[in-house]
Amino acid sequence: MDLEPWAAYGLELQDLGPKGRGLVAGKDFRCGEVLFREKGFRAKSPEHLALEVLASAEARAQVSHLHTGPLCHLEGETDDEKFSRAAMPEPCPTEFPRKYSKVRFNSFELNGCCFLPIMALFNHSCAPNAAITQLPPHEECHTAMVVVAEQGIARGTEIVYSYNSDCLFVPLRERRKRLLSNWGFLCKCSRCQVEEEAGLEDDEEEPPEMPQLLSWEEVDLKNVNLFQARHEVLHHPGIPFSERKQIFSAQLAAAVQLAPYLHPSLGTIYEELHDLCEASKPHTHAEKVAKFFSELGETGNALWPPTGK
Ligand SMILES: C[S@@+](CC[C@H](N)C(=O)[O-])C[C@H]1O[C@@H](n2cnc3c(N)ncnc32)[C@H](O)[C@@H]1O
Repeated sequence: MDLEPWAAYGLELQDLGPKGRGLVAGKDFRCGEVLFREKGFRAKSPEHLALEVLASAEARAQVSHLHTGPLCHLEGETDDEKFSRAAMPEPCPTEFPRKYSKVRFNSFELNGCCFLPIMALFNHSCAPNAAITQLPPHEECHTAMVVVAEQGIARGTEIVYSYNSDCLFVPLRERRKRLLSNWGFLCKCSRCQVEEEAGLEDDEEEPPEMPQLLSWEEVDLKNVNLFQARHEVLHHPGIPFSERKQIFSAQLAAAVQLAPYLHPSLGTIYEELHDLCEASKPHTHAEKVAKFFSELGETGNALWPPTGK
């Protein structure tokens, strides 16, 4: 087994202090560049996913070097505890909860629960410079990571994506609350740290109600309201314009499957993006994202006045 499979893509694994390890660009990447592709595991629930991953000897070996999430949820009579005791396929019973926890805290939602060993090494950011795109065939857990930062990613910069794009659109305290309860960590990303230092957490109002993204099957015009709600959050004057663009580009990549049901003003561009995605060209898709942003930066947009520019 290749011990450092990320190196082939120009990525370096580094110790990043409070966030643990993370993947850093070993060279410059352009906006729209596909960082790498990976095929992993997908299941309908974290429990099924853990069982599937742990059933494969190769995957078990890949799991062993990953970060172990907080194990507290395995203490006491939680569902996780019951599940881990009932499943227990491992020869060493004490080892199973630990491996289960590793799968659980290194997996993410992308049309189901997904586990990809390299992807599991990227840290989260509320101002991501990359996003994950699903590649066809859609039944397989086959993904690519694409640079969404308009300025690209310079060598030495950490590559980060959002573990939950819904999080990007709520204020600091609420973001941290969600990440803490779903992922078990206090977010130390650059955006959270800047906002913390600026004291934004203290004078935060209640966050606006943020409807959940609907799944592909459930897509309907409710997403227009959802999209508008998100734009209102993005107009928050505390967020610099360049950062808002970056956050939005990650969201755009994540929301591409919902096209063309999003805001009518963006219908045309979303339709184009959707077509490009359908044609399985994530690179072209991301170039379109980049073009969209440079145009947006030049002209502004009724939905997105560049007030903080
Ligand atoms: C999927 S792993 C990412 C790789 C991990 N840093 C490692 O050393 O293996 C997720 C874990 O990384 C840490 N992490 C990721 N993003 C973070 C962030 N923005 N702030 C603080 N910790 C973070 C948390 O401990 C989280 O549970």
